[in-house]
Amino acid sequence: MTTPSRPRLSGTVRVVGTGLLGASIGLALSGRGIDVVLHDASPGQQALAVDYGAGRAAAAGDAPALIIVCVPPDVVAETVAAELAAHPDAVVTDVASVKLEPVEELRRRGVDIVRYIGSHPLAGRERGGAISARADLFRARPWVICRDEETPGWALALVEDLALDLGAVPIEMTPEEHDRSVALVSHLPQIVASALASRLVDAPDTALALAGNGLRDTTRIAASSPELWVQILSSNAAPVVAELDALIAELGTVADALRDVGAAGARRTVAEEIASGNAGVARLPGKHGQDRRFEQLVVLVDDRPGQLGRLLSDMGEINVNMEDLRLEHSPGAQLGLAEISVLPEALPRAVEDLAARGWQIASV
Ligand SMILES: NC(=O)C1=CN([C@@H]2O[C@H](COP(=O)(O)OP(=O)(O)OC[C@H]3O[C@@H](n4cnc5c(N)ncnc54)[C@H](O)[C@@H]3O)[C@@H](O)[C@H]2O)C=CC1
Ligand SMILES: O=C(O)C(=O)Cc1ccc(O)cc1
Repeated sequence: MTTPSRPRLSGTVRVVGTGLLGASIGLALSGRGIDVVLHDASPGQQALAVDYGAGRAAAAGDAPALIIVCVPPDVVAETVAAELAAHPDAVVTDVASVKLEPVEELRRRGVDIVRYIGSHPLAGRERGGAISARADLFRARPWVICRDEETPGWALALVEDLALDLGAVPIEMTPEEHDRSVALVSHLPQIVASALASRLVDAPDTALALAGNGLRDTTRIAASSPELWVQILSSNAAPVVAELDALIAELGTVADALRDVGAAGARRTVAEEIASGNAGVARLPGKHGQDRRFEQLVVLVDDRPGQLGRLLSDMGEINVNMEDLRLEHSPGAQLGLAEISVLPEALPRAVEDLAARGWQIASV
């Protein structure tokens, strides 16, 4: 067994707001032996996070070196201001999904922000609350840190240490650059998933019964909280509108082409849209943050006890590393589909060796 390295942070860390983000941070830091104190405006949420092992209840006399504000976006600035005032020696960071509005609000209020450093882990889940918290939520995820010209190096180092202790990858950006980036990679996907999923509300059951992974992949985050997202989107309205307008124009071009699909150039327009999507998705960083994509093979798995275990053990025996595994199983069907991701160079061998062991490969 490997011994985990010593944490970079030391002393007491205070977490304010003990929902999904706060409790996940608390769980991970407590798990590394750091003294975490928890505070939430809701005594019930705070007690729940303590019960889950995210830390101990905050008490008078705590002297935190670092405070992490994990409250909803519309109360971030006032909470940061209160924490800076109550703990004059502490560095205060926050994890809100939007970075420009809180810092502008703090400046408007005349708060000295030399000890405040905004940050944002690009990691989350569609369900909030301590009950959904996970200690490994931040592992290998980007953690944006927005320093100011005034930010002292030692204060910046504390927030970087926080990200590193949680297994995240710190990335420095300005608040403006952050907000423009997340408008594209986080906020637009949320609206698209919600809009797409809302098309399902009145769909006939017979149509929904045919739904497969394509629809599930593109609608997972449609289960997110409306209360949280209305705050996020309103706080980043201008960059989000720019992305939405570009998307609407692109959708309009495809709809126009399909409206008159016999017209010269119409099929080319549609093909170019799909090809452009191929180029875009190929640019997404893969596992470990590298620009590397995996190949997928789909294996038919009999709906009998032990079959999946046998497939996993066969993968081990043919010595092919499984980079990802997804299962699709239609209720009532006698077969499941196991979609296995492998490195491109391992694909031919995986297909050949699994077939030789009697597995049916549905598609490659
Ligand atoms: N949900 C997600 O996937 C992600 C959320 N974030 C950001 O993290 C922050 C927290 O989000 P979640 O943990 O998902 O929300 P959550 O709803 O799970 O937790 C928020 C907690 O803050 C508490 N709270 C509200 N007002 C407070 C106040 N004035 N003082 C102290 N506690 C207060 C609530 O009682 C609740 O327990 C938000 O700013 C969000 O933008 C960042 C990355 C991912
Ligand atoms: O569930 C996912 O894939 C997410 O991307 C969640 C998420 C929600 C809000 C953020 O500010 C960051 C990440």
